[in-house]
Amino acid sequence: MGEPSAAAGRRRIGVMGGTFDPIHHGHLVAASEVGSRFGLDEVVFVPTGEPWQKVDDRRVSPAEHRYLMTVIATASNPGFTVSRVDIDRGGPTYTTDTLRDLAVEHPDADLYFITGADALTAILGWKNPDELFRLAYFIGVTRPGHRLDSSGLPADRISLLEVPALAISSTDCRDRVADGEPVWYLVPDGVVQYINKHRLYRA
Ligand SMILES: Nc1ncnc2c1ncn2[C@@H]1O[C@H](COP(=O)(O)OP(=O)(O)OP(=O)(O)O)[C@@H](O)[C@H]1O
Ligand SMILES: O=C(O)c1ccc[n+]([C@@H]2O[C@H](COP(=O)([O-])O)[C@@H](O)[C@H]2O)c1
Repeated sequence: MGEPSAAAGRRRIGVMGGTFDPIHHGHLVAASEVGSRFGLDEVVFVPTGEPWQKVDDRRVSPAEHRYLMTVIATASNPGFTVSRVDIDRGGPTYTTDTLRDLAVEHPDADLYFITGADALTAILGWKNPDELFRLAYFIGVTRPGHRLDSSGLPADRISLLEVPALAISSTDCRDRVADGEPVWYLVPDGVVQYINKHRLYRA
């Protein structure tokens, strides 16, 4: 796997895209670990507008709820920010568009796209995979139960990183809420309260 070389004078910005329905501590730990390991100046969380590979399977919560939960979850960390680019663009979310928009907003930065290793193996099925690897360096973080497999991917544009194993998924959080089980400590406290206030994920 290639390690990215530091370009003098350029900022390093991590990009953590996700549906975040809801955001949970697995996302936050992954962003924090990558930020520390790769010396990132900032990690931008980018909630999807329409996650086109998920909408057929289930009803995704409205983007504004997912955006606000992401803001609540990241608010206390000065190194974390949230971008609305994918929500405000409208239509299906493609990461090529995300990275192009962020490159325009941050012309002085190199972009590092952070993704679960499971998603990384599926990237060849995303829109314009060749362009993706020109626009950003990709970091795949391990998730419990998912094997690391980077075959077919450009070795000089990706790294794989083991992060502390957190067996949390948004699916599990939604199922727990629907079953009346607690999600305290799986998601940040403010997100628990937001879910309750807006009665999200009730059966
Ligand atoms: N526990 C975790 N540890 C590390 N990465 C994670 C974890 N959960 C999700 N990710 C990664 O975070 C990104 C955004 O994930 P997403 O918002 O789809 O959450 P999810 O938990 O995978 O959701 P769902 O269960 O609804 O599919 C993806 O790249 C995903 O692989
Ligand atoms: O660009 C694509 O075609 C594409 C297809 C599937 C997922 N993605 C991106 O991958 C990130 C994680 O997506 P998801 O669906 O696992 O929440 C998020 O930023 C998505 O926009 C991107």
